[in-house]
Amino acid sequence: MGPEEANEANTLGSSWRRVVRLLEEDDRVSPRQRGFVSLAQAQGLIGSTLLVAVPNELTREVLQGQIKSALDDALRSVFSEDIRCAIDVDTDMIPVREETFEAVKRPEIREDLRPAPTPPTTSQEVSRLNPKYVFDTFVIGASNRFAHAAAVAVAEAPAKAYNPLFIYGDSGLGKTHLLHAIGHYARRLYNGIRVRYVNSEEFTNDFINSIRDDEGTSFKTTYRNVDLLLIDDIQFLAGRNATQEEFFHTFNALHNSNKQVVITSDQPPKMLHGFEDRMKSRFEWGLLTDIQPPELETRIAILRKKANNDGLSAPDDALEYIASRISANIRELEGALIRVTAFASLNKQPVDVALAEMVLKDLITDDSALEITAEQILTETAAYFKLSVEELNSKSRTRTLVTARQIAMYLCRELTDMSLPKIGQVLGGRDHTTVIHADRKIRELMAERRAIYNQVTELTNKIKQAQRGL
Ligand SMILES: Nc1ncnc2c1ncn2[C@@H]1O[C@H](COP(=O)(O)OP(=O)(O)OP(=O)(O)O)[C@@H](O)[C@H]1O
Repeated sequence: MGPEEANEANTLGSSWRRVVRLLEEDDRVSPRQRGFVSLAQAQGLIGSTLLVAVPNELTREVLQGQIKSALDDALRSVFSEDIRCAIDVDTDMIPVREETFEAVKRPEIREDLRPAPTPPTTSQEVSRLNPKYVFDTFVIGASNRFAHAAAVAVAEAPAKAYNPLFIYGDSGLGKTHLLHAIGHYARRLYNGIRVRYVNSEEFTNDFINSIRDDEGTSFKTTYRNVDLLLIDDIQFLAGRNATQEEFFHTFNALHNSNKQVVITSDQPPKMLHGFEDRMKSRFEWGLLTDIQPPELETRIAILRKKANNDGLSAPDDALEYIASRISANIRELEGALIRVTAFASLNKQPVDVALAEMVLKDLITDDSALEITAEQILTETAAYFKLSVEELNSKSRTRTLVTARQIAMYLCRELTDMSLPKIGQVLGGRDHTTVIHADRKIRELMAERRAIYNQVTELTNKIKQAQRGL
């Protein structure tokens, strides 16, 4: 920045601070709204238009809607002319400084969200939320902008903004990521908020187990004493009438007591089969938002962020190449990046376009129409390692079996939309943490041991070929 620009920036900064001070003294602006004002930053003045960046849609709504006239007056008084405010949502501003959270956070927003009388089982709840799935690591593009904004709004003002929030879209497009991010962000904003994340299979299992053990009492306690219920992949409740009935009551109980519910699904409510109409209509009470497959630019940005976060080094043109080859599913996009960087590491070579081309050539990537199932993965994996499916699912821990089982888990993660508990369940009733461990282990081994890398690649292609009936 040259001295003149620095000067300009300083002047703008101090003018904006005066605007903020005026708003702080203005009776028309509530303490809660002042919190939002403090999140905004002036970026530049072009003619009589002031560019202002804010971290989310909710802040924009407050500035442009709720306090517009107070803001216009403050701008006029500081700049001595009518200034138009152009507000841009820049999510890279999240997370904001801690003291700003203090300013934004309740009691004005939700006075009733106080720490639970007995502290929640924090460690268990935290472990249920994947630490990687936060707003910070979520890349925003046209395909998911609205869903992201709604998710931020719900985390900031649970049961105030939209209730329920219903997010739908195809597999691997970031619904689970957003759900976890809501949980994390709400926990940062509201000390002691009781958040429960669950996918609908776990919900079903909890319900069945509690009926068996104590006639449903523990289930009610678990699911009704929460402030924020995040329920993933609701479509799996299709046709399960008793569980649906229970969900219906849980939903009503939470909604009536002003608690937030967020639901994800692969279909919009109207298209959900095997659900009663009263249930579908409730899903539409709040806000419906979809997530579409990301455009090329967003796919590149996702890969770039992923590479940065995981310390993988890959130049932009190689990332662009990978993003151009895989378009339908972000989980597969990430899988391709892992394979390319693993191959480079095995060969002690830097990643470049030629290498990415070679690795992806070995991998059948034109598979948007393929619906791979866990059964196929288990059958092919067992055959590949000359084992039986029973052995794969058994408790035996010989070296070959452990590796084969971990590869099967890794491939279930990459090639299907199954949840972690479900993968654990089909592989001999194992815990979801075992699946997380296997996934991490195979990623590491692929970068360290050529044999493992080759096995995973060959097996993936065999599974895809078998699926296509080749
Ligand atoms: N916009 C995004 N920015 C960064 N990463 C993303 C984004 N969208 C998805 N991902 C990543 O892609 C992977 C798949 O996303 P996720 O599991 O949330 O999909 P999903 O829509 O819930 O799929 P499913 O319906 O199969 O459960 C995750 O690792 C997630 O972090």
